[in-house]
Amino acid sequence: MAEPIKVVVTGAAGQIAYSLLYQIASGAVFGPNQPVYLHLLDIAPMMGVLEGVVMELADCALPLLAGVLPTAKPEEAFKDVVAAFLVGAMPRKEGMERKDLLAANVRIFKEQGQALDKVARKDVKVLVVGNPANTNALICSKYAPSIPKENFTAMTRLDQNRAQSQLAAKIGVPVQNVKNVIIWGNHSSTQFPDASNAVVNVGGAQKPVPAAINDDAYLKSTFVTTVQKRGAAVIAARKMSSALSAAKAASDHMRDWFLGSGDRWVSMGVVSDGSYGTPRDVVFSFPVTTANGKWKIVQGLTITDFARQMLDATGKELAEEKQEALDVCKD
Ligand SMILES: NC(=O)c1ccc[n+]([C@@H]2O[C@H](COP(=O)([O-])OP(=O)(O)OC[C@H]3O[C@@H](n4cnc5c(N)ncnc54)[C@H](O)[C@@H]3O)[C@@H](O)[C@H]2O)c1
Ligand SMILES: O=C(O)C[C@H](O)C(=O)O
Repeated sequence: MAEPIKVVVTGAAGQIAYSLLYQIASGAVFGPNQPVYLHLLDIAPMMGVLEGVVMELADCALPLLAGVLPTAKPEEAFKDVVAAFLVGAMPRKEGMERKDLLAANVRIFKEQGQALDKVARKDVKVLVVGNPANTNALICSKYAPSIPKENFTAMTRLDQNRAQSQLAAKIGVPVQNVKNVIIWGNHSSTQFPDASNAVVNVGGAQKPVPAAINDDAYLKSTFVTTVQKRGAAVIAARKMSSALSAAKAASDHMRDWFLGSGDRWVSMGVVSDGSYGTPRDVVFSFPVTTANGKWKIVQGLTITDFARQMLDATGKELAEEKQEALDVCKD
């Protein structure tokens, strides 16, 4: 058996963490032969609740769980971790956009960037889940200048999973038969879920998704808006934001980053290098492939006029969020 790796989850007493911790500790993220030592960070008033979570983790009797450190101190939580799930932040309520959380949440990511910079390994892989996830990831990276920018990512995997699931249901195939759907841009209602390069296995034959669906209007309208608004639909129904599916997506994102995405493209918010005419230095979701712990943007895709408009709109929103976040972080 390998030596345990240290992994931190922030917001560890919250609802996403409640599903995520089991997935990490049971081997679904780092593999069935990799023990994990979990660092659990939450704020001081939540330490009592967190104690209950620690009890439950013990009661799961998980062979891969080598130890647990509950703490309210970021510098203790981030010490020597190889992977950081930054979940802890306020969730939105019905009627809000995710960017309405910016002023409340972005300072958390400034402070955590500073703590990561001081005590984390320089090869730590950081996944920001707390909203607005893309801009929080950017700020976290900015305040951790000693850690490479490519180690900071934001979660759009939930959007990808939603899109894949919608397409599979429309075509009438199992969800794993659909691949290479892309989420471009912000994890917000301006994101562009793009099925134009997706492929589907129907009865053993590979087909382009647009040909299998044969309904361009659906792919440009209902499909796009359903995925863009799915988070709000879950909030309207549950009166709380998505948690089970968010935890699953966080596991998928980190697993693929560590263990590789194989022959599938996955969507990740990464610091933009300007690919596809997107603004540089915002955290923009691109299609990537991952291997040996590194991601690479899929290049050479055709951008139609429709796609150009969608990419520009979400890029513009990210540039605006970035400016707002930098202003908030000044004080
Ligand atoms: N990117 C995505 O796809 C996605 C999906 C779902 C939810 N989210 C976001 O994830 C975040 C968490 O959602 P949740 O439902 O688990 O919320 P929650 O309110 O149930 O839990 C959040 C936890 O974070 C803790 N917290 C607050 N400030 C903290 C800090 N400075 N350090 C450490 N912990 C802190 C809180 O005490 C709480 O326990 C929200 O911002 C939500 O909008 C993102
Ligand atoms: O929609 C939200 O506010 C929560 C999360 O970002 C989601 O996509 O479900």
